[in-house]
Amino acid sequence: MPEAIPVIDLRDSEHGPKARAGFLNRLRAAVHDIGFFQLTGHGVTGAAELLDLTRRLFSLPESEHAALDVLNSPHFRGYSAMGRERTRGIPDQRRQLDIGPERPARSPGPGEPAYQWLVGPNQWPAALPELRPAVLAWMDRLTSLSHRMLRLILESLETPEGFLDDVVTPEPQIHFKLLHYPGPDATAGSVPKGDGAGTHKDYGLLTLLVQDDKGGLQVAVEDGHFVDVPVLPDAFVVNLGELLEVATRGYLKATVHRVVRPAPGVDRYSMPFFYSPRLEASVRPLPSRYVSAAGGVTVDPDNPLFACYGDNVMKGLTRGFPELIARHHPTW
Ligand SMILES: O=C(O)CCC(=O)C(=O)O
Ligand SMILES: [Fe+2]
Repeated sequence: MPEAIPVIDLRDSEHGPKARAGFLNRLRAAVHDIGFFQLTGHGVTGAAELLDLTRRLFSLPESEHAALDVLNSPHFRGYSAMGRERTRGIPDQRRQLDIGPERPARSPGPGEPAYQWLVGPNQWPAALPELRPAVLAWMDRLTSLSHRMLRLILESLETPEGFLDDVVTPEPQIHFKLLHYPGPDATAGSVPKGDGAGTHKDYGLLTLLVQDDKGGLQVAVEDGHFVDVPVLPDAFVVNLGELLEVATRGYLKATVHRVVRPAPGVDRYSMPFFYSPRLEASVRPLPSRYVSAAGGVTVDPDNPLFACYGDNVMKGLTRGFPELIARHHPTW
């Protein structure tokens, strides 16, 4: 039986043609069969330090978090208290800071698509000034690694490796989250129902996740059957977003996943980085024999898949942040 979540070492892509061919075969199998793998040998350092800053961020007094409230940002940037973001209508049992590339605030003009609101400034904690430079440097490093992984995935499908370069040029859409999943309070009378993060697919191209040593991320390998993503120190958990499912007519899978809550008294921290096309870019089917033979994307009436990234992400935002939309975007 193959391991549930394959482990792939990026160094194998550089050790001569034979190792590279084996690497590409393993990569293709991972992204086709399960849509999740763990990436080792990537050479990116700094994850432990950033996780440490994440713990310190969530340990700040509540007043510091309230000053960064996402409800004050029409750009969906900032701090969400427990239950603020929803997945399929159910409040996620986690706290988070949503971050993106630092851009000036701007309101889309008449006729401009509403998804342009996603461009804008971040909200940073005054009491933790080290966070901003560390996060911005991390997002740069992970953008480069994501470019590299995307090209390798295309090569594994025998598609020209630069085929999707135009949708991530001059720059991809980046979204980064710092997450805290507190275990339920065992002394509280009733524990809110719901997962740490409800069952969902990611919207873009690739997600690179650092998780701490607590576990809890689970992937649907067959209908209704979830397996744990084991904790593998120094690895990125990599998974595919819906746009790669669209671009490969379903040959590659944006796999459903969720995060179960930690045990009472346990705190879990994680940091997903989402790499996506420009908001207004649409993906086209890849020229690949694997794609030509594929049957099509997963059809789920509750979750239509759009080829334009901005449209695809909007469906998630409108369901995920109803209070923010009521406050800043009542006409959506
Ligand atoms: O925290 C995790 O392990 C995964 C989070 C996730 O799936 C998401 O935010 O899309
Ligand atoms: Fe996710």
